[in-house]
Amino acid sequence: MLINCFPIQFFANVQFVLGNTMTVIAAVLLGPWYAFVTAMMASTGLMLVWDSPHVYLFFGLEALFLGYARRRDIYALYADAAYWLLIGAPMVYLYAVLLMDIPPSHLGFIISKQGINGLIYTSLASLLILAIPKLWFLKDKVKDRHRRQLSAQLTYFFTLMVTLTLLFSALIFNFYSLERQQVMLKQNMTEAVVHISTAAQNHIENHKAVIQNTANQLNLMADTPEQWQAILSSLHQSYPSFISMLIADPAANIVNASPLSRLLSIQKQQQSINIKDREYFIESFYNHRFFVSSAFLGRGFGNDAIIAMSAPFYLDEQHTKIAGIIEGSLDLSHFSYIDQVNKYSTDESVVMVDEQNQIIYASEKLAFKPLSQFNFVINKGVYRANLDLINIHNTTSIVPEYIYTHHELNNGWTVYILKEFSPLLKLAEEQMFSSFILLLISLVCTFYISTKLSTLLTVPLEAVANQFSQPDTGKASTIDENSPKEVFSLYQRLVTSKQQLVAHQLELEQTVANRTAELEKANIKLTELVDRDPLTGLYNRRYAERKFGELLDFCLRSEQAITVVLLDLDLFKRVNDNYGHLAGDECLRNVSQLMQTYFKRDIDIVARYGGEEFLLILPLSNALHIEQHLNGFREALSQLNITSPEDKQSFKVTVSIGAITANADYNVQLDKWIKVADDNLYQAKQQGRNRTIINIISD
Ligand SMILES: Nc1nc2c(ncn2[C@@H]2O[C@H](COP(=O)(O)OP(=O)(O)OP(=O)(O)O)[C@@H](O)[C@H]2O)c(=O)[nH]1
Repeated sequence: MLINCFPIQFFANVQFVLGNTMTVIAAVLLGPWYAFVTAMMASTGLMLVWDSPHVYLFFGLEALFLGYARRRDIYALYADAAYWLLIGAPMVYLYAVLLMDIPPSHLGFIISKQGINGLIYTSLASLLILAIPKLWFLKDKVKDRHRRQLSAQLTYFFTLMVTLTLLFSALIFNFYSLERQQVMLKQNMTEAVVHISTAAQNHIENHKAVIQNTANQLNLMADTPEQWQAILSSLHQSYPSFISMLIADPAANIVNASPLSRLLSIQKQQQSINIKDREYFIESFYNHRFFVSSAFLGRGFGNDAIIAMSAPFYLDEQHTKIAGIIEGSLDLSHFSYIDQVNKYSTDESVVMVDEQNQIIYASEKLAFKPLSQFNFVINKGVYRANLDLINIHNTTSIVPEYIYTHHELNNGWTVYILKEFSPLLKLAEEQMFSSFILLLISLVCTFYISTKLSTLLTVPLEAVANQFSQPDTGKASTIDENSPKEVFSLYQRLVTSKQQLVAHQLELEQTVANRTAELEKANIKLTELVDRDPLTGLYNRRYAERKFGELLDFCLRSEQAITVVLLDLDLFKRVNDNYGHLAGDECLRNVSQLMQTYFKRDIDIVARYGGEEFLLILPLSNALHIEQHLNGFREALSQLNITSPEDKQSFKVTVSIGAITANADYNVQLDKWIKVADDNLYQAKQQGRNRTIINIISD
C-alpha cells in the first residue's frame, strides 16, 4: 500500500501502479482471496490519488478474477486481458459515464489507459514470478493441475516480454513525445500571448499618444471651433479605431465631433449634448490630466463597447485658461485585428479583460458578450498535464476545456490565450491506440514465432521420446540429422545409455538366475536339514509327525493298513559305557543305514525318534508279512558288526521292536498309534529284549 501511495505518473493520469503488481503476484502464487486482500490494500493508495472508492470494486474484482483464473490454470496475462475486455472496460465505461460526467469522446482514452495499465502490471508481475525463483516457495498454495505444453509456456513468456517491452517503450515514447509537445505548445502560447499583449498595448499607447498630441496641437494652433472640427475630422480619418471623437467646451457641451454627421443629427433633435457627468470630462477638465477610462458601453454617440481617452487643451500657453477637452472613444471590437494576426491555430481563442475582469474582447467562437465578466475555473481534475487547464463554459466539469496562458498589460488589462484541450487528448488517445495496434500485431507475430520455435525443439524431442518408448526393433535411428545439436547429442547419449542398460540388464538377469538356482538348492538343503536328524541323516520326529497326516489320508482313500513301529536299541548305555560315545554314535549311524536298506519304499518313513529310539511309519502294510519283515531287520541287525571308530573294536547290538498294524481309520492321531507301539516295545523289553511284539488290529 505504501508503494502504491506513490504512483509513477505518466501523461494524463496514466498511472503505473506497483501495488497492483503485488496483487497479481498474490493471485498467481496464493490464490484469489490473498489477492483480494492485497488489492484492497493497494487500492487504498490509489484511492488517495483518485479520490474514488470505486477503485476497490475495479481492483478487488480483478484480483478475484485473476485468482480464480489461476486455479483453472489460465495464465495471468491472458486472464487479465480477458478481464479488461469483458468486465473492466464495460465497468470503467459505466463508471465514467454515470459517475464522472466524462464526455463520450474521452472514454476511449480512459478505458484503453486502464487496459494498458492492467496489461503492464500483469506482465510485470508474471515476469517477476518467473525471474525470482524464491517466490516459488509460495506456489504450493496454488498447484498446477496440468502440465503445460512447451509451446504454451514459450508463447506466454514471449507474450509477456513483448507486451511489457512494447507497452513500456510505447508509453515512455508517448510520454516524452507528449511532454515535448506540451513544452512546445506552452512556448508557442506564451509567445503568442506576449505578442498579442504587446500589439494591444501598442494599439492603446498609439491612440493615447494621438489624443495627447491632438490636445497639444489644439493648444498651439486652433482657437476656433471650426478649426477644432477640421483637426478632429482629419485625425479621425487617420485613426479609424476611434469609433468617435469629440471636443467639449468648458460648459461640457459637445461642440465638435467626428463623424460630424452624428453630432448634427443629434443636435437636430436635442439642441446640444452635455457630458459634464462623464468621468472622462471630469478627470480631464477639472483635474487637468490625461485620462483613459475603463471599458464601458457608450451612450449618446452609440452604445458600442469603448474606452474613452481624454485630455484637456488650453487657450493660453501657461495652461491657466482651459478651452475644453478632446476625447476619443476607442472601439474595443477593433482588437479583433490583433486576434486575426494570431490565426495560426484554429483551436486557439483570445480573451482580453480589463482590470475589473470585464471582457474587452473575446474571439467570436467563445460567444462572450463584450463587458461581461470573464469567469473561469482552473481545472485540477483527473487529467494531469504540464499545462494550465481551465473551464469557462462548464465550470463544474472534471474534464478541462482549455489549456490557457495569460499576460498582464501595463494598464492592468490581461490577455488570455485559450487552446482547446480535446485535440491534445485526442493525440494522446491516437498514440495509445497505435500502441495497441502495434501490440496486437506483435502478439500475432509472437504467437507465430513461439509456435515455430517450440516446434523446433519439441518435434525432435518427441521423436527421441518415441524412439525410446517403442520396443527395440534393432532398426537404425529415425532422428533427423538436422535436429538441433543438443537434441541429437541427447539422442546419442540415450542410445549409449540404453545399450549399456540392456547389457547390464542381461548380466543382471543371468546373475539373478544363478543366484536363484543356488538359493533354491540351499533352500532344499535347509528344508532337508530342518527335517533331518544330523547324526544319522534320518528324518526327525517332527517330520514324521507332520507326514503322518498325509500318509493317513492316502491310506484312508485306498483303505490300506498302516504300521507304526517303535524300535529301541537294547542296552545301548553299555555300548557308550564300554566303547565310548563315538562308538555309540557310529552304532546309531550303522543301525540307521541298515534300517534304510530294510525299509526302502519311497513311501516309508524312517525317523530317529530320540536317543537310541527309532520310529517307522510304513503305509500300505501287509499285515501278514509285516511282523516277519520286522524280525528280518531285527535279525539282520543282530548280525551286524559295528566297529568302534576309536579303538576299532567290533561289537553287535540288538533291538526291541513294538509295533501296531491297523487300518488307516484306526485313529487320526499318531500318539494313539505310538502309545500301542510303545506298550508293545515295553513288553518286548520286559520279555528279555531282541524281540518284536506287534498288534495287528483288524476291523
Ligand atoms: N552315543 C550316543 N549315545 C546316546 C545317544 N542318544 C542316547 N544315547 C545313550 O543311550 C543310552 C540309553 O540308555 P537307557 O535309556 O538306559 O537304555 P538302554 O541302556 O538302551 O537299556 P534298554 O533300553 O533298557 O535296553 C543312554 O546312555 C544315552 O546316553 C546318541 O546319540 N549317541
